[in-house]
Amino acid sequence: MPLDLSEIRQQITQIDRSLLKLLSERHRLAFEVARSKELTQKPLRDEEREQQLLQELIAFAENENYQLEPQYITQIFQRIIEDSVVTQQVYLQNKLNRQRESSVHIAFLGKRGSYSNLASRSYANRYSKQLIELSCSSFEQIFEKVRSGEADFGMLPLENTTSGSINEVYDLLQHTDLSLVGELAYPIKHCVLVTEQTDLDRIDTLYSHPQVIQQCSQFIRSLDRVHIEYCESSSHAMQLVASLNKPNIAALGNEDGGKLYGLRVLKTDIANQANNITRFIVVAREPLSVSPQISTKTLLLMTTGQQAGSLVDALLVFKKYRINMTKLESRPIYGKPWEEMFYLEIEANINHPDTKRALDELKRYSSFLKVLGCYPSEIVKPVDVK
Ligand SMILES: C=C(O[C@@H]1C=C(C(=O)O)C=C[C@H]1O)C(=O)O
Repeated sequence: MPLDLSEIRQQITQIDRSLLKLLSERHRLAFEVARSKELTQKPLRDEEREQQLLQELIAFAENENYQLEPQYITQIFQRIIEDSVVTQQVYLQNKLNRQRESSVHIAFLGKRGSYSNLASRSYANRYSKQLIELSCSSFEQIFEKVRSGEADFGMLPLENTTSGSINEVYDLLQHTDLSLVGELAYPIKHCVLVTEQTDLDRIDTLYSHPQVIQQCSQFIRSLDRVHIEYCESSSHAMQLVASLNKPNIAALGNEDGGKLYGLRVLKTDIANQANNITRFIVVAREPLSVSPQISTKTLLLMTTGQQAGSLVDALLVFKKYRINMTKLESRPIYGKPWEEMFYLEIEANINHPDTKRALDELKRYSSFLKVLGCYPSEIVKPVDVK
């Protein structure tokens, strides 16, 4: 006789609680590790140790005949290590840039539940600050709120894995005196959100933003006779669906955003493409000091001479100093037809002597050079198991 389902579930709940307790103990140890590295000044990330750890865990599970796939072990521990790395980074950064306030004002695009709002929540949470939300209707307004001091930070989407760069934000960065102080990757996961007990067959009207509708076109086509209502944003759609409260209507949007409006999920993962991620940048009035122990990125703005090979000459400087470039983007310059402004993101700390030397040399090949900001690289690239 198999065990009764509720008994099995009780056992599972007990195991899950034990797992949580162990995860919390490991999380606490990350602070100890950070304090130790603070004294020894060791780099925070140790990819060799991470690789060894994953290899040993896979071998251990195999020896003990745990029946767990190596890929499963790798995925779970990559996520655990990511938490440990980010926890240590935040610890070191908080020590370096002491801020007494327990809350932060963040300006973002859209209303409650927009992806920019959810990213702002995640950023405040990461630094254990209470979030005071400043909802904005344009990117310009976000820049303005930070410049005037009304907001401590502005949250801006810079690129998306499906739709690419957000040009409007790049163009606004050309003229700002604000500094980039952070980055954040937020997964875009669209769901069908409803107010009451209903099922997919009863839904005849979908509310959302045109971009979301487009990103979920394959799923929508699979539904019979469904009417689309376009909204200003997916948060407007969620708010509307919540207030209309009918079994035949649904909003397409994010699960966490939906919760803020009391909506529940009827179906998840409805986007045409999985792995849809938006990278946000965080801007502030003052530049940030970044600990030399953590992985750091710097965003530069540059124009080169108009002669052949001038961009190549400039980029060779990074090769010479072994500085990795993570992004190169070009945008037209307003009022100067056919001239280009280059955005270069490099893996470097502006206070490192090599970076200073590289930037000095770069000046020789550029007609204009500006550091937009230096910030902790908070997107932790997982190591692979060899
Ligand atoms: C915890 C440490 O810091 C980082 C996180 C690791 C982990 O969570 O296992 C391993 C190596 C480091 O990249 C450590 O150095 O041991």
